[in-house]
Amino acid sequence: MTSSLNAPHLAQNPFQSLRSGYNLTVYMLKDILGLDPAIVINISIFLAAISTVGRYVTAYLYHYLKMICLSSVRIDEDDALYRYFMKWINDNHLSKKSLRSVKANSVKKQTIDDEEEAFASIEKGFEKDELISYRTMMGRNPIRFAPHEESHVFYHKRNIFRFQHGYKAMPMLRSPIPQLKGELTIECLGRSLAPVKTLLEEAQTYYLEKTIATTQVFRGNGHHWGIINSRPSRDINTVILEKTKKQMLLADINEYLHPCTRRWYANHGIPYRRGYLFSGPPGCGKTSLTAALAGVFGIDIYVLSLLDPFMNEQVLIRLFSSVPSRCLVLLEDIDAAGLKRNDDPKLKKDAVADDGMGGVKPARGISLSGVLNAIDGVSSAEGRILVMTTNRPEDLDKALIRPGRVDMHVVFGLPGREEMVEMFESMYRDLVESLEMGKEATAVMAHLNLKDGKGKDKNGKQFADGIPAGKISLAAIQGFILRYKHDPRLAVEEVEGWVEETLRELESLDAK
Ligand SMILES: Nc1ncnc2c1ncn2[C@@H]1O[C@H](COP(=O)(O)OP(=O)(O)OP(=O)(O)O)[C@@H](O)[C@H]1O
Repeated sequence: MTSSLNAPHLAQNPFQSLRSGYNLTVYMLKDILGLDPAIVINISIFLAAISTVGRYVTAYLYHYLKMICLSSVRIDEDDALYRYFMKWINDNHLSKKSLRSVKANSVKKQTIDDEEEAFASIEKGFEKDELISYRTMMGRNPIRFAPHEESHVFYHKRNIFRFQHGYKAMPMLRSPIPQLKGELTIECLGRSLAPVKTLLEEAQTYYLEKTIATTQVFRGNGHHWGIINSRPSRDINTVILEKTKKQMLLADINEYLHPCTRRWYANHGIPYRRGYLFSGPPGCGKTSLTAALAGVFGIDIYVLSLLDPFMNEQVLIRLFSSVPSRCLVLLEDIDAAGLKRNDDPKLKKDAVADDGMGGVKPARGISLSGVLNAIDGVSSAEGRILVMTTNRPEDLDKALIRPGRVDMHVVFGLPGREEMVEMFESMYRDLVESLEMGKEATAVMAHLNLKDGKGKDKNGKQFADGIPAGKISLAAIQGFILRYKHDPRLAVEEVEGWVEETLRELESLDAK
C-alpha cells in the first residue's frame, strides 16, 4: 500500500513525464527488485562497450581469418559460369536438401520433361478421349528451389564451401542511380584455390553434359543478352533442303569452326568471322535450319532484330561485341529494317537523315553503315557465325552481302514434289516406327497402306501429287499434316480440298 502511494503521478507536461518515467524506473529497480540504479547503469554501459568492441574484433578476426584461411572466387550474374554453378548446386545439393533456407519458384516455362512428369502422375486415371485440363496438370508440376541472397554452407569432396548470392552497384553512364548487378561469391575453407577451381570445372562439365542435346537461345534486351529459351536441339535431318546445299553448308561451317582454322585466319590477317544469308519466302525453313545448325555444332543462338524498339546503333555494336567467341548470331528479317543507300529511288520517302557515309538513317535510327560497323567493325567479336535471314534478298544493299560479310547464300524456295514427299514421310516417321513395334501393327498398317517402304512411299507420292509444286510453303503443308498426324490415309484423301481452299486464300491475299 505504502509503495503505491509513493508511486509518481501522471505528469502534466513532457519534461514532467520524462521525470516521472525516470522516477518510476528508479522506484522499480530500488524498491521492487532491490537493485542499486547506479550499479545497473554502470553495468549496462560496460556491456554495451564490450558488445561494440566484440563486434569490431569479430569482424576484424573474420576478415583476418578470411585472408589467411579462405580462398574465394566471384562470378558475375551474366557470366555463363554463374548458370553452370547454379544448375550444379540446384541438382546436386538442393535435391539432397543440404541447404535449409531456399527460394521456391513455381515453374513458369515447363520443359518437355516437366510436362511429361506432370502428365505421368495423372495418366493412369486418364481416358483416351478425355480433354486435358492444363490446370490439373499444373498442380502436379514440380516446384523449383533455388538458393537466395543469403549465404549457404555446403560440404563437397572433403571441402567446406560457402556461397553467397549478392548484388553490387554498377555506376551507370548518364544516370546518377547505379544499376544493381547480381554476383556470386564462392569461398572455400583452406588457403588453396584448387578446390574452388575443381568445383567450378565440375559444375561446368556437369552443365554441358546435361545440356548437350539442347540449344540455348539468347536475345538482346537493351545492352545485354538474356536467355529466352533452352530447347531440345533440332535434328538436322528434319530440315528439308537440297542434299548438296545442306552438305556444302555443313562442311563449310565445320571447316570454319575447326580449331586450326582460327590460326590460319590470324596468319593471313583475315578477321575470323563467317557470314551466311538465308533467303526465301516465309515458312520455307530458314529459321529451322539455323536452329538445327546450332544443334549440330553445339553452339548457342543469339537472336537480334533491327526492329526491336530499344535498338539503335550503339546497342547493336555493343551486342555484337559481347557475344561469346563461338556462337551463332541470327539477324532476322534484315530486309525489314529498310537499310538502303541514297541512290535507291524507293528510299526517298523513308529517309530521315544522311548518315554521312552514303547511306541514310531510317526512322528508327539505324543506318546501313551502323549495321556494317556492328557486323565487322573492330569491336565486333571474332569466332562467331552470322546468319542473316530475309524474304527479299533483292532489296538488300550490295555492301551488306559482299563476300566477307556473307560468305554463302542459301536460297530456299517453295517446295517441289520431292520436298513434299520428304515432309510427308518425316511427319509420319514416328507413327510408322511405333506401329512397327505395336501388336496391332499389321492390321493397322495394312489399312494405312504403310506395311513396307513401298506403301509408305505410295502415300507420300499420292499426297505430293495433290499439291502443285512451288505454290504452297512447307510451313503450310506441315500445318495441314498436323491435323491428321495419326492418320496419313486421311491426309491423302483430304489434301486436294485443302489445296483448293489454300490457293484461293493466297490469291485473295495477293489481290490485296
Ligand atoms: N525446309 C523445311 N524443313 C522442315 N521444316 C520446315 C521447312 N520449312 C518450313 N518448315 C516448318 O515450317 C515452320 C516454319 O518454318 P521456319 O520458321 O523455319 O520458316 P522461315 O523460312 O524461317 O519463315 P520466316 O521467313 O517467316 O521466318 C517450322 O515449324 C518448320 O518445322
